[in-house]
Amino acid sequence: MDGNKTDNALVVYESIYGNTHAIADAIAEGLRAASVDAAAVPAAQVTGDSLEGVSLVVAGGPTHAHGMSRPQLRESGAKAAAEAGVDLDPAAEGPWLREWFDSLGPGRHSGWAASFDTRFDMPELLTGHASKGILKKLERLGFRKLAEPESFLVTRDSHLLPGETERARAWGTALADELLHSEAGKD
Ligand SMILES: Cc1cc2nc3c(=O)[nH]c(=O)nc-3n(C[C@H](O)[C@H](O)[C@H](O)COP(=O)(O)O)c2cc1C
Repeated sequence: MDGNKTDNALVVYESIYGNTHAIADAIAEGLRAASVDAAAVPAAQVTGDSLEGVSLVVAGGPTHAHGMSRPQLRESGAKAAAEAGVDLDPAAEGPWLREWFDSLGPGRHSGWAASFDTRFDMPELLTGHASKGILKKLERLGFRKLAEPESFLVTRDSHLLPGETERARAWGTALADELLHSEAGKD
């Protein structure tokens, strides 16, 4: 189903190793496939003003210590990557989602929201998830929940499982469909 021509979406992400970045790109692709004008942008590049008039904000980050990343955990993640000779994602420079949310101030926005994370492929009880905390932050800014938080899974050595980018693309398209129905239901 095609999205409304006026619908637009921003997929905001943070990423150290690149997994969340790849998922964010795939979600934006899925949204565009359903005619929603969508881009994936690191949190560091998104100002509060650029969220004005956006129909849907999708925000996502890696799960760190069972929840949203914190500066100390990022630093240890970046250090481990450097020691392993792994290139950092360009978004790893920050500022990251937690600081980004704090910089926006509460209750200013009125569009729809969805959230996602990447996490280990293990029972959720053991891994935790960042996406639920991210959605709460979006709701505190005034956004309304469009869909349940979603997780995309990585191996223990932090590679996306086969098929996860395709699943992210399909999730993006499903969000576009949901957006169309929700916008129609508003009138
Ligand atoms: C410091 C640190 C803590 C982590 N803690 C968790 C965790 O509690 N649960 C989990 O499922 N994954 C955890 N992970 C794995 C990351 O969520 C996973 O590798 C993610 O895909 C990384 O995303 P990125 O490539 O966008 O940085 C942790 C990774 C790091 C570096």
